[in-house]
Amino acid sequence: MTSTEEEVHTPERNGSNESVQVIVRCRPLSEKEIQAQCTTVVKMYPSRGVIEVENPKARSENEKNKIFTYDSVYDESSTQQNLYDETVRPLVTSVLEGYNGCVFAYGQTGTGKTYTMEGREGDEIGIIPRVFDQIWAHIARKTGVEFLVSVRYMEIYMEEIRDLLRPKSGKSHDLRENATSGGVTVTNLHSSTCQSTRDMLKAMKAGNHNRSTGATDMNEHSSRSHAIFQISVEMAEPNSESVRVGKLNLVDLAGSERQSKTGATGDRLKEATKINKALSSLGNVIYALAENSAHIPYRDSKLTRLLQDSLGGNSKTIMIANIGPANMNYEETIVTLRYAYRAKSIKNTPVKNEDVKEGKLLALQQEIERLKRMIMEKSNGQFDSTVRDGETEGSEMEDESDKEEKEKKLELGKMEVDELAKKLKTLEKQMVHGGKNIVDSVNENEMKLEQQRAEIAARKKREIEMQQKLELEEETCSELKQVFASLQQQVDFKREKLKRLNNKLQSIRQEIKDNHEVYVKDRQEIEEANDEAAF
Ligand SMILES: Nc1ncnc2c1ncn2[C@@H]1O[C@H](COP(=O)(O)OP(=O)(O)OP(=O)(O)O)[C@@H](O)[C@H]1O
Repeated sequence: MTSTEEEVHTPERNGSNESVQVIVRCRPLSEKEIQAQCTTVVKMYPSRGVIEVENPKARSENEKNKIFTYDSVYDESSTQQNLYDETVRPLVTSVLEGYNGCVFAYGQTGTGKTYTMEGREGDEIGIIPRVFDQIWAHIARKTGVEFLVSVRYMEIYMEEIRDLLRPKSGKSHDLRENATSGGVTVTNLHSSTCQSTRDMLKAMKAGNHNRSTGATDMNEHSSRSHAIFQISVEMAEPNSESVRVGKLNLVDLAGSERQSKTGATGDRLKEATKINKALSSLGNVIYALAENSAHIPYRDSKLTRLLQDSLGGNSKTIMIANIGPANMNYEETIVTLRYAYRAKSIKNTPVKNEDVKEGKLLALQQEIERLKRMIMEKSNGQFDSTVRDGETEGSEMEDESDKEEKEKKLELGKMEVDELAKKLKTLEKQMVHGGKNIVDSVNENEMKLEQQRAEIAARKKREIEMQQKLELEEETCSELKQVFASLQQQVDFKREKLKRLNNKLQSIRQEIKDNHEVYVKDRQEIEEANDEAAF
């Protein structure tokens, strides 16, 4: 089924504020890095959500270690299953209640964004295929609810939007703002209706096949575009007057890269320039939101316009910052961690999309009812006329041409009914009845297992939060807990505290200096790349 534009209208915006959830994942050292005898500079403390990065070129104690805290962190031994259960599963549960959701992977090229979002075969499948499983497991259990599930897949390549499900459609894809919902939609994107995990996987694989990738010095299969996989789940009881709509954006961004490291020239360089430009717009949006600026520069790139609702809007959002552990990538790792740290303070206002009156599912339900009524009426009409025909059969008055006329009519009526029944079947196939009609049904044990995983994940999250709170309180309470035996002791304590604060101040000053240097270097690189690309 193709639709040109689809919009979700939010009846009112009175949701509560919710921070963007930020998690960091570090991949293992790559073969190349091992061969180059790189060392690991990243230390992770998953139970506290803390990352410590050691500066390999530190000139002083102040410059040595940088410490960052996030909602959760995943080290090289983390599994795809744990990451999904602990972070994405609860978000998809919300989407299935009618919220908008977004998961986006951000980071330097070759740090594992595609691995995290798509993954490999078997146990290593990534977030996107796991979302499919969760959605269909949910539908399989929801008796008495009708669903319409559809997907779209697009990429932003060189600032152009491409439809990954219909790459040769020849249609142009523009961005349109929706005044009611505040969201941004893309015109002429193909929407594929799905009835199972298999259908969704098929769409994902077909889209991946069409995605722009290429080899760079940093990654053999580098994504050269920002890819957005959109899932829409409409749900309603039969014959209802409104639907609930959950929408999920799964985003695999192209990696930020330094020309000096990727060895990009020609087309690769042009791509890199556009990629870096869009990512720098994303950074500016994150910065402006974190600073509570009056103006948020969403309009600077297609990427930021498309992510407008996910950052500072009506969505529950998870940012996954991917990093590598090697000393040679220290600077890029710090840049990613700083972006991610800023994103933590972005506040969204998610509102449930319920009582939506314009869903595709509603139109479908109404059309199905209309066809059923028409079939019934036509069948009854035929039946009546056959009975009447039977009554008059044999009558002397009946002439042969009348009989033929009636048979013709009957035949035509039957054809009409068949045609309508065929249409009905096609429409009914698009809709899925919860609790039945499903090929991939989930058994009782799997359900329990899933519930246990969700409980463990929630417990772990609570533990990290408590640990972080405890550390903060310990710091502030240590002074209060001190009992001073003498004035000298008090002076010593205050001197010690002053020293600590002074160290902190120095380290913040250093951080500001580093930030400025990185900014100047980034600008310089972008300008150089721009000049070269233009040349
Ligand atoms: N957590 C991980 N465990 C094992 N291997 C990983 C992990 N993360 C990434 N890799 C491997 O590292 C390589 C680069 O990963 P990937 O292609 O996902 O990076 P990327 O961030 O998407 O890069 P780009 O921005 O260039 O597209 C791949 O071979 C991938 O399989």
